Amino acid sequence: MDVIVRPTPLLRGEIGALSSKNYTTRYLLVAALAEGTSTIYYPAHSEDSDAMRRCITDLGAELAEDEEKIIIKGFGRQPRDIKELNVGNAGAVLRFLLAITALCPEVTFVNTYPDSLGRRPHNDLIEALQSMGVEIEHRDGRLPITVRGGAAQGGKIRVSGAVSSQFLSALLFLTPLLEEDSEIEVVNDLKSKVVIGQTLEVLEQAGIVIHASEDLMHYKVPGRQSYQAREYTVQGDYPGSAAILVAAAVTQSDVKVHRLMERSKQGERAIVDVLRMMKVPLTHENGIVHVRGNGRLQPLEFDGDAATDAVLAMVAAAVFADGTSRFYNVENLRYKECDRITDYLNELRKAGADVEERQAEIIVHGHPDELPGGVTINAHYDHRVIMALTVVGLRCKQPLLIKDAHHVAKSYPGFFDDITALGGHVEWVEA
Ligand SMILES: O=C(O)C1=C[C@@H](OP(=O)(O)O)[C@@H](O)[C@H](O)C1
Ligand SMILES: C=C(OP(=O)(O)O)C(=O)O
Repeated sequence: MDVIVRPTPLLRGEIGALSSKNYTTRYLLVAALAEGTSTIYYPAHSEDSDAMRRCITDLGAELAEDEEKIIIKGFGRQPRDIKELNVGNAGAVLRFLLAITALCPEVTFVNTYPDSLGRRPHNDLIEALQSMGVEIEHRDGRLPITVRGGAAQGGKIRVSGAVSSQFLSALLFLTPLLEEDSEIEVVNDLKSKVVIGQTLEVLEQAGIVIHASEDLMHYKVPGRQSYQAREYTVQGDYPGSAAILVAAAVTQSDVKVHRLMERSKQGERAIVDVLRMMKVPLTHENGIVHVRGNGRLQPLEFDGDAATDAVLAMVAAAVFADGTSRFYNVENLRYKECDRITDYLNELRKAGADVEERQAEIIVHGHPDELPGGVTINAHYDHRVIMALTVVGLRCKQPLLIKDAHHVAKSYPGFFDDITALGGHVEWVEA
């Protein structure tokens, strides 16, 4: 399905934020790894969170769900002997489960998105798991991947965090279950470091003890631990909400987004500070972000690694700022659903934006005028490209046609409903 985005000068109304993708995938996983019955309130519903539901069910967890909660009877340290798993296009789900299936005899992860997840590299995690005695068959670090586990051992483990934090998170979920104690050393670099804070928070809630160094580069993980069955509540999602907040910032607006905790560990919480720095009128109180946009924005410089999943939305805001903005330290955007630097900037240029790329930087020469628009946008299988281009389309002279916009459902299936509820002119059309 495609979407037509038409010029929309005004947005007004209130919505509840979608539930956090990152917390939902983590709570589903730790609930599956516990031996008792856990309850997760307000889990996200999206392709990625459904992929985790499907895979933990295949691995032996029992799930019962109603409108507000999901009840999960876990499989503990003994997942079912399953031959195949399909994670869809979900990177974090794949990486976490590559580690957890080290507890299984033999599992093949199939390649259902050859042009998106199928292109993403997992070598750094594969090498770490191999060093732990896990046999892995792969195609140059990419899907399809077969994990022959059963003999995984703790001890001293080194993992590179230069491409993704998900490799480290994956090892942090696995190592507490091993017989031996483990020491994990992160080498090269650690990108998206703030996300590790979410992993550690969830592990602690699940009763797991991990000793992390202050710089998050060294970990001592006692072995023979058990995940505890617990009750969890999923908070609102900043990365998805960032697109809504930016839509409000680039239009004349009066928009409230509820359920966005001020003290969240989500790095993308920075969207609120970034919009403030861009001089967008807003308040953030009692979990409600209230934007009263006037369409005027100031440019800024920002370290995008602190808020990786909100950078595309921030760039969309910068397109309409009065001057040049720079988003630096963002190289790992190239290893996401698409190359979120080259591919994304190409689509922005089609709409009329003036943008430049460096290997690890996005430079935006912003102009307050509307962009010409009137072009067809390639979504590159990327929900965040779709959301960001929708925001840009609201402030184009002519409509944007976003091809294959249904991929927005990877994280935010209700995105276009929420934009419509706020008065945005968007319309689904058959491809
Ligand atoms: O651990 C996670 O749940 C995620 C980590 C981040 O990836 P990287 O660490 O690869 O940047 C983020 O972009 C992704 O959406 C979710
Ligand atoms: C990159 C993302 O997800 P993942 O890495 O889990 O596919 C995302 O949600 O923007």
